Order: sequence, then structure tokens, then C-alpha cells
Amino acid sequence: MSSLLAFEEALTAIEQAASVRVKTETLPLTKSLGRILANNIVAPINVPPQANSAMDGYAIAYQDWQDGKAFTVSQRIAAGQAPTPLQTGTCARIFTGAILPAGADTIIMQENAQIEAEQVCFHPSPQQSDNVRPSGQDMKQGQTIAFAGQKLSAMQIGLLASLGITQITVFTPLKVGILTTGDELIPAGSSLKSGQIYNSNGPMLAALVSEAGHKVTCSLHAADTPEATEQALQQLIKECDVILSSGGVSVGEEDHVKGVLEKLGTLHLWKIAIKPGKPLVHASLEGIPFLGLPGNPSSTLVTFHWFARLLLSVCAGAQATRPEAYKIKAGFNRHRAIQRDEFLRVTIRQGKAHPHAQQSSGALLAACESQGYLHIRAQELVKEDQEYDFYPFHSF
Ligand SMILES: Nc1nc2c(c(=O)[nH]1)N[C@H]1C(S)=C(S)[C@@H](COP(=O)(O)OP(=O)(O)OC[C@H]3O[C@@H](n4cnc5c(N)ncnc54)[C@H](O)[C@@H]3O)O[C@H]1N2
Ligand code: MOO
Repeated sequence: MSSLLAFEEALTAIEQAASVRVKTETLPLTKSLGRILANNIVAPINVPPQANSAMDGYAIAYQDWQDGKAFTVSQRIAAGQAPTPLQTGTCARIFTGAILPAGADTIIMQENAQIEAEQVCFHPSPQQSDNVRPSGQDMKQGQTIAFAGQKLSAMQIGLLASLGITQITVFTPLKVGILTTGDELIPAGSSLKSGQIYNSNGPMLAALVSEAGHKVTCSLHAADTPEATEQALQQLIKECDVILSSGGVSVGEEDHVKGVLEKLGTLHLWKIAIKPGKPLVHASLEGIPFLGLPGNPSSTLVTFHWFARLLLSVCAGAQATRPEAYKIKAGFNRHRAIQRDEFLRVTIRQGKAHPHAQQSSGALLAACESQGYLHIRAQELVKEDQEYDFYPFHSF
């Protein structure tokens, strides 16, 4: 066990060895959802560009206001119109989003206005600057409002549009190659013969890669021979920026991935003190980062979530953020500690984490029936009502 690399050390080593593997391209803003910003963005204008009204009502100069005073309405300003300066002692009828006339500094909402003949009185008394949205309230010209490495969200697309930005420079999508290995595996769609199972990691990995915003450009399957594994890897090296594989990384005679990696490239690390996912392998092949995930489907899932997601983020030019932990009380006791960091698939009930009854790394339904991982560190016992780190699946 002592030869296993600690979880945090492995995460740091994989992150530090990674570098950006993509180029940049300029796209229409409207086509950039989910893409990764290549540069910081500085606001070219104030938003809003001019002070405007937050309410339908009346604009006054606060210094003209007196309790009970009747104001003459000297102009009407709708959104989109250019006002004239406010005549001293008068008010302007104004609508939400309309520009404040020069000289006005306060808006009184129409619900507080009493109209008598051509004049308006206001009650209760306003505060200076009420209902005024000053120029630059949202963003100030020169302010950095988005950062290289951020994945563009719908709200950021709105934000950039409010600055009048139409084109955006982003990183090209990361081209990810997937290799599944194993003689027992056949694709869904054919009927199973004795000894066979369906290949679930291939479709799951492709979906995880897409969900993380990257592009699967090549997905291959290799039989359990060094020749087939080498041939598939040679093809992926030609076509992809990063390669992920599943299976064939443990110690058996049928596990060929690690051996082929040693022949074709440089092995950086193998075997991590985590459960599930122990035989993870990290290597590079002609400069291309490679992560070999263990084949048990829950091991594939856990190692993708923690390690592949991080590696792909860095390679894609994205900010390498770790998922945020929430402290959750355990709803159970465990008196036996293990020597690996464990990621139990758990459900939260009445504010406490309860492990799924099926924690086998070969079982995937248990993950689908759970809400996230409870992180139990190596050597740690679990005591009911003590707090542990919980990572909801949606934060990966
Ligand atoms: N003697 C030892 N045996 C094993 C050890 C060990 O330390 N000593 N480690 C175990 C652990 S932990 C894991 S995890 C697995 C990982 O093995 P591999 O990554 O080499 O994976 P395979 O042997 O190829 O497959 C394991 C398991 O997963 C199934 N599998 C593989 N690929 C897929 C796929 N694409 N879709 C669905 N299921 C897949 C495969 O049929 C096996 O049942 O090794 C342990 N053994
Ligand atoms: O690491 Mo394995 O994934 O424990 O089954």
C-alpha cells in the first residue's frame, strides 16, 4: 500500500504536468455558449451608458422638493428618447429605462404622485437619488468583467451583449480520444454471448467528455493484446489532443495498457490511494497527455470526475477549479479504516449522508441512485454526526 500515491499529491501532479493544448479562434458571441474565453474582457463602455430611471414616475431636482409643493410637468421622456435639461422647479414625466434629464437627480414613482389639473404633488417625501440607475451601475468602462479560462455561461453572453460585443476569442475545442479495452466487451446493439458484457465505459466517457464541454474526435476499442492496444494508441496520438482509456491498467496478464505506454511514451504515475480507482495511470505519448482510467465502471466514473476532468480543463485552456465541498454529517458509523481515500456514493436524507448499500466498483446503478460522493480520508473512521466533505455529482 505504501507505494500508492496520495490522492491530493496525484491531483496536483496531474494538474501541474498539464498545459494548454488548443489554439484560439474568434466566433460570433451568439455561438460561444460553453466555450472557453482565451482573453480577459475589459468593458469598453459604461453599462448603463447614461443615468436612467428605474421606475415609471417623475424626475425632479431634489433641491426643488418641498413638502406639499405642486410641480408643473415640463416634458415627457420615454425610454429611447433624448431629454432636454430640466427646467428649474418643474418635474419631468419619465418611464423606466428613460434617460434622466440634465439637472434631475431623483425619481419619484408614480404611485407616490397625486395629479391635480396640470400639476403633481408627491407624498411621501423622496430621498435624494431615489430610483436613479447611475451610469456604470452595472459595469464601468475599463473594468475587467470576464477572465481568460472562464467557460462562457448564458448570463455572461447577456453581459457581453450589454457591452455591445459581437465577436469573442475563445479556445478551439479540445479533441479528446477515447480507448476502451477488453475482450469481453461488445457494443450495445449486438446479443451477448457467454462471457461477454456490454461496453458501458465507452458511451459513459464520451458523455462525460461532452458534458465537460470538450469534443470526442475518436473513440476506439482494443482487444486485450499489446498489438491491438498499440495500434489504437498510435491512431489516437495522430488525431487527438488528449487521450483517455478505460481498463487494462491493473496487474493481470491481460492488462496491456501500462506496458504499451512504457514502450510508446513516458509513464508519470500509476496507482493512487483512492477507492474506487486505484490503478489510475498517467503518462504522455509523444507529448500528448494520457490518462488510463481503471475499467470497473464506478472506478472510471470517480477517476474521470476527479482526475480526467481536471486534466481536460487545463488542456482546454479552462480555469482548473476543483469542485466545492459541502460539510455534511454522516448518518452512519464505520469502525474500520482503510488505507485509501474513499469516495462513497451517498444520498442525503434529513441532512445526513447515507451510503448506498452497493459500493462495488463494478456497480453503476448505485451511483445513479446516489446524489454525490462522501469523501472519507485514508485511515479515517466514520462517526455518525461528524462532518465530512460531500461533493454533489452536479458540481463535477
Ligand atoms: N490482483 C489484483 N487484481 C486487481 C487489482 C489489484 O490491485 N490486484 N485491482 C483491482 C482494482 S481496484 C480495479 S479498479 C481493477 C481495474 O482493472 P483494469 O483497469 O485493469 O480493468 P479491467 O481488468 O480491464 O476491467 C475491470 C472490470 O471492469 C470491466 N470493464 C472494463 N472495461 C469496461 C467497459 N468499457 N465497460 C464496462 N465494463 C468494463 C471489466 O469487464 C472488469 O470486470 O482491477 C482489479 N484487479
Ligand atoms: O480501485 Mo478499484 O476501483 O477499488 O475497484
